[in-house]
Amino acid sequence: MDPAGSSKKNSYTYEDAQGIAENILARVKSHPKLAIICGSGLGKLADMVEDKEVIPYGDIPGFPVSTVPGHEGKLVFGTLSGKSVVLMQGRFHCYEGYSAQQTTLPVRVFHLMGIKTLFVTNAAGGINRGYNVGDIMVIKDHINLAGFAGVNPLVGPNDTRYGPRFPPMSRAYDLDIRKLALSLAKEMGFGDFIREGVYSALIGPNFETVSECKYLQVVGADATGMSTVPEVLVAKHCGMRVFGLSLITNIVIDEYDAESTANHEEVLQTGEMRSKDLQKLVAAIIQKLDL
Ligand SMILES: O=P(O)(O)O[C@H]1O[C@H](CO)[C@@H](O)[C@H]1O
Ligand code: HPA
Repeated sequence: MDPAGSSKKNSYTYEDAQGIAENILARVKSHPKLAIICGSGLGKLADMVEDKEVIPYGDIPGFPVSTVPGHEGKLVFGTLSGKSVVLMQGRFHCYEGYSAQQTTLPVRVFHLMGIKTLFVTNAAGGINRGYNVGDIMVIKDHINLAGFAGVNPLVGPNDTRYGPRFPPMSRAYDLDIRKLALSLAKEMGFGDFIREGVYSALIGPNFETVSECKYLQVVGADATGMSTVPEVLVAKHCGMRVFGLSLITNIVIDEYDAESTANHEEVLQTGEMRSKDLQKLVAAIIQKLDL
């Protein structure tokens, strides 16, 4: 099945994204400056939102639709910790058949809606041998392994209304928000399971082989997933402030003879198990943020 209901789309004009942004803004009262993308099983972040206004992706002309369990496929507008926000309850992944440009279209739409700060969250496998299931990792940097294979949403003609042809990607994850998150997590008693580390992204949909996990350990990744990086590239390209959290939902298998295997059910269960802590942490960070 073709998820988007049309052939894979590899580019959108500025005006395409502007049209979608205007369509969305015309339907809601709030005009937030902060957007949050919810990872697999992390849609419950929207439970904290008050005065909700909800738009299913299917009701937004030109917007992709969610096809993965644990990704509901809705935009949720409202108030969180007294601030106006919009949450994506469900993101898009290249393994669903979407191009990198399709998976990141919402980020450009957010930019054109006036969003200045983007929070990305994801479920990820623990690569770092010191990590445990249920750890929350503040993302300090990423390794774009899909980019090494040519998958990058910024490939193609560059529209300078968004940003430069060659955007820098050092300091992609805002240092002040990272420090704030780590100190709040410790204050909240999360010291035993808060981490800071490097997220790596492959395309999926298969989980990694044992040798791939060993490779990721060697190249300096602490966690791995199948998302987030394209969104961050596009957000940084258009000048957004970015903050990211990975929930370590499983520990990757790095022994050739291990009997256990990774699976999406475990990913969703861990999301459920930690959802309240994640909600509290996100709410506390937003409360302290200048938006
Ligand atoms: O990155 P998110 O969307 O949180 O989801 C992660 O969980 C799924 C695998 O269980 C993959 O989609 C992986 O990327
Ligand atoms: N690998 C890749 N993506 C993931 C994993 C994993 O182990 N867990 C959750 N998303």
